[in-house]
Amino acid sequence: MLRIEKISKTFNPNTITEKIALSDVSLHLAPGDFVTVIGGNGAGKSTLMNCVAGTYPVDEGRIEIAGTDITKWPEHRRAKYIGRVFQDPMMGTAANMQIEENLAIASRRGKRPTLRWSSTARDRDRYRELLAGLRLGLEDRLESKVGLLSGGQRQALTLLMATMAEPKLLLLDEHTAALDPKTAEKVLSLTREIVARQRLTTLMITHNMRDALKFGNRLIMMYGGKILFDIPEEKKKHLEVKDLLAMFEQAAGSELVSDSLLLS
Ligand SMILES: Nc1ncnc2c1ncn2[C@@H]1O[C@H](COP(=O)(O)OP(=O)(O)OP(=O)(O)O)[C@@H](O)[C@H]1O
Repeated sequence: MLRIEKISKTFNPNTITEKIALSDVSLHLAPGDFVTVIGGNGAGKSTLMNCVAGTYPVDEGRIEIAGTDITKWPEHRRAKYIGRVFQDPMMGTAANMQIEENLAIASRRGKRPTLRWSSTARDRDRYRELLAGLRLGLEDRLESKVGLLSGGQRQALTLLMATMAEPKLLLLDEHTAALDPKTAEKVLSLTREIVARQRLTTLMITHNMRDALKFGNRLIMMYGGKILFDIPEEKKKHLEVKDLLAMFEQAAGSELVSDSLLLS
């Protein structure tokens, strides 16, 4: 479903602030793969997602989604294939618009523009049903402004909006990191449900190693702009955080293990 072939990305090339963010990275995701991505600060995780989403062009390499070469496509064109949720609950939804209006916009993503903007009774029934699935009581608040929702409710809504047009690829960039632990757990289990129900191919960045092991069927670890490990389901199932740390320490040296964020 996603084929990343030998991509590289250097920021500010040939200057004193030059930074190689991705170096010759290849990654293939089969349909329905749910891959968790871990790595310390500056490892290249967000750059990988940004290159896939088209936020930044790659310097070299090729990116395919569902067999289509999208390497040269601008971000807005890729949006019909990709759903994305960011860390900041303020992103991804329009605060001044109602829940219903936000859902109407999301349901039209990737479709031809239409003159009809108002939702039909049938649309509203569908929105209520989808919102009920979040189990946050939002199904009775279609007309509430999104800005009134809590961070967790807003992230759950963003997740719903990112997935309602059934994207070929779902990108989750630390989407629960700004939430309190209980809310984060709730949004993560919703994530698992939605991904499983729609069999979505998913990349999820997390700084939490327990979550990286608990969710998804594959785990990749990035370091210095490269993929250090790609752990398949069978192996991942039997790993604990201490095993991951030992593997990373062996491959990358103790510098990595002292990275406090990786240990969170
Ligand atoms: N727009 C940019 N301009 C310049 N340098 C950048 C830019 N984006 C990322 N970088 C640099 O590229 C490297 C990789 O950054 P990236 O954000 O991909 O890391 P990360 O693994 O997501 O880290 P974190 O966990 O801290 O978010 C870092 O050294 C970062 O400073």
